[in-house]
Amino acid sequence: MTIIVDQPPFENGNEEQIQKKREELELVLDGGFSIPHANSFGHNFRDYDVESERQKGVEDFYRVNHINQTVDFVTKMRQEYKKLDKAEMSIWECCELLNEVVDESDPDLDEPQIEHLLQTAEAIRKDYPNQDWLHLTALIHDLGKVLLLPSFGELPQWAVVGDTFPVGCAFDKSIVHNKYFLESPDYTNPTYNSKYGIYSEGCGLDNVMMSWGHDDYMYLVSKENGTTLPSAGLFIIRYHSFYALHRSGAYKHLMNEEDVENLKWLKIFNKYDLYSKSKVRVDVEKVKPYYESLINKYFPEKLRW
Ligand SMILES: O[C@H]1[C@H](O)[C@@H](O)[C@H](O)[C@@H](O)[C@H]1O
Ligand SMILES: [Fe+2]
Ligand SMILES: [Fe+2]
Repeated sequence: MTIIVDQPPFENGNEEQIQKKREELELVLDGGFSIPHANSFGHNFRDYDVESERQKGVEDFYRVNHINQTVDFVTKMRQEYKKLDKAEMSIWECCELLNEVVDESDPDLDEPQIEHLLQTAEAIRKDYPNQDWLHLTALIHDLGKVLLLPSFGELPQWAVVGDTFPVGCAFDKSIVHNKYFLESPDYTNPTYNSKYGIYSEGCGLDNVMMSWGHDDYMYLVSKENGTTLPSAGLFIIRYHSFYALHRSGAYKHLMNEEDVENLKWLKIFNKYDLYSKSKVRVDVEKVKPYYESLINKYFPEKLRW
């Protein structure tokens, strides 16, 4: 099997990077999932510096995202969406709605989102056959992207997709296209721009406000509708776009013990979220009965959105 390394290769990395790379490879190989050579555009995955038309769009996306995702904005969004008064529907109905949605922040994928959900879920199911909660988590992790649709408020892309990060404390350098934070009003606000900002050491990610988007929304919907998914599943849903944490190891000072445990599962999940993106279609009708059975196990029939 050929493995493409999208981070510094072994020889050039320092001890820490080498160790990290080893762990990553072990995780992938353990499960038997083979990493594709390149994304659908023939580039390395998550290469935000490659020269291409798509990348220009992605960079522009992050400029607007970083300027507008402020403490004020997140507070307003949380208030609005906790009403859960936008729709009533089942999980599967929501999967079907995602047929319409294309994510402009994603340098690796321009397929409809339902393909991505099923590709991720099927890949993780193959390698972790006994963790049914993980299969369902994969299926639903991006459902929050319905926020882009008219009946869910038709939020702009910058308020729905892309990597997420904490607001209310200093923005970490590892966040993609971080130079655009210089234009954020929170960047110069002394209450928000120190290492801890409005938080304290080990306060737990649960108490941290993340930039608003599909992750936090789907977490809210799952929780408020009484899902029985384990806490690792909810953690994956809520922080799967938080690459500064799960890829770069930033913001660890805000985590508590439960976060540390859950992060292990998030790191496993991330390989499948990222590397299962391909042009190979999943036969929806064939796998639907299996996922319907998981939905019945972990969710009520209709949810408030
Ligand atoms: O679903 C999204 C997405 O496709 C993005 O491009 C990425 O930045 C996020 O981290 C992810 O959760
Ligand atoms: Fe996502
Ligand atoms: Fe995803």
